[in-house]
Amino acid sequence: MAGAQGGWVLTATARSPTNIAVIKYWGKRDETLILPVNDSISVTLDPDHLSATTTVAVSPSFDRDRMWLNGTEISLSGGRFQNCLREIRQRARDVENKEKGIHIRKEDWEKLHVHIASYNNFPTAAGLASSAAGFACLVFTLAKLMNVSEDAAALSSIARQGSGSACRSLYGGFVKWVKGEAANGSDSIAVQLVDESYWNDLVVIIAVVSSRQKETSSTSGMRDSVVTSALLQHRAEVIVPSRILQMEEAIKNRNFGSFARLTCADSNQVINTVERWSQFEGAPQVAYTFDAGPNAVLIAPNREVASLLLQRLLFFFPPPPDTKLEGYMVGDTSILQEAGVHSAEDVASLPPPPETKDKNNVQKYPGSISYFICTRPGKGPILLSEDQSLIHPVTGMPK
Ligand SMILES: Nc1ncnc2c1ncn2[C@@H]1O[C@H](COP(=O)(O)OP(=O)(O)OP(=O)(O)O)[C@@H](O)[C@H]1O
Ligand SMILES: C[C@@](O)(CCOP(=O)(O)OP(=O)(O)O)CC(=O)O
Repeated sequence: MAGAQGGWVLTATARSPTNIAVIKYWGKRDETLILPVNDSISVTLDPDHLSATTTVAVSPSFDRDRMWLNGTEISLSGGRFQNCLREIRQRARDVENKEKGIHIRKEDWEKLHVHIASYNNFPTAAGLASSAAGFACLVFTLAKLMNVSEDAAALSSIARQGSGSACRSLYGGFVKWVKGEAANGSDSIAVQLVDESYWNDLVVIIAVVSSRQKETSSTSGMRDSVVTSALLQHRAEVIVPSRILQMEEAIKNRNFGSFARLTCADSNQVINTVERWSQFEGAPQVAYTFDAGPNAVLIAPNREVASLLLQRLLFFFPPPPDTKLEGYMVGDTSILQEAGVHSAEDVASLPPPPETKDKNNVQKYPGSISYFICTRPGKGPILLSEDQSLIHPVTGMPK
């Protein structure tokens, strides 16, 4: 391997989105390869609001693989990280950087170590799919650094081995994870249904109930339900296949009524605010869904309806007394202006929504939501420039 006396550092940096499932992945048929019992469909969220950014650096001076997540060193010894690293290394090819005088041969990659630095621009392990963005980004960035030629579908099946839902974050827009049949998982991959521009009126509002780390991980929750639930098998074999077909139709036709009914039916909790409003109007107004955590994800068909939703959410779930509106809504905050809400005083003077039965006796829940994130469907992973690297180009350590 030629290089500047072995003292060089080469980096790649990329950003990958999270996704929220509208037909859920719940239950594995293989724990190690992470193979699901059913197909699932998700919408990728705008990486400006929810994403992981990862830099992978390689240098002959590194003596072992190391990783820092949100500034703290974490262990890479777990099977999930090891599987992703091994699969990408096996596909590494020659890399030449003439400017830096670096030439890495295909076979050198087995001996070279990497430093990985990553941060999430949203809470980690709080039910906002950080593992999805994180493993998609890790695999995508490693593949770029090591000049891997595999397409997004092949990379999705490697990201899947880090965290199941991560395979869907290799694409923007609406994405299907095909469960596959092969025992080795080769056909358990993600495919893009439509890109992010196809149904771009949608507005996604996430009510973050708690940004603390959640108590039950998706992995162990899923394991418990596969063991204990006959219903889960029925869901995988009978219910999900027809829902997947109907959901694909709904997305293709941008049929929000059908999309909302299917999304809510596939989630296991009820939001009174949404239910009352939809019943009052006689048609689904917004869709809601939950992952393993308590955070509600609400999908509105357009910005007008999103503004009406926000007025209701802020009416029932106002910020605690003496708190400012800034920080209570993050992401695309322009939606507040569209909802006519400019200050905490505006929130206090919101009228009860028309569907409220007893307008003089409404229960509000100040402080029960930490904050709201307003976002929209977004694009898949992108490569970032060297000046956005999280690793110092000379020391090879996190900046
Ligand atoms: N940026 C990242 N890069 C690599 N790995 C990450 C990253 N962020 C999170 N992870 C991994 O994902 C784990 C958290 O996954 P977990 O499934 O518990 O929570 P979550 O993905 O935030 O929530 P959920 O999957 O239920 O929506 C972390 O412990 C870490 O191993
Ligand atoms: C409820 C879900 O979000 C489950 C996500 O589970 P993970 O992908 O986090 O689980 P592992 O594969 O064990 O890492 C539904 C979904 O995203 O489809």
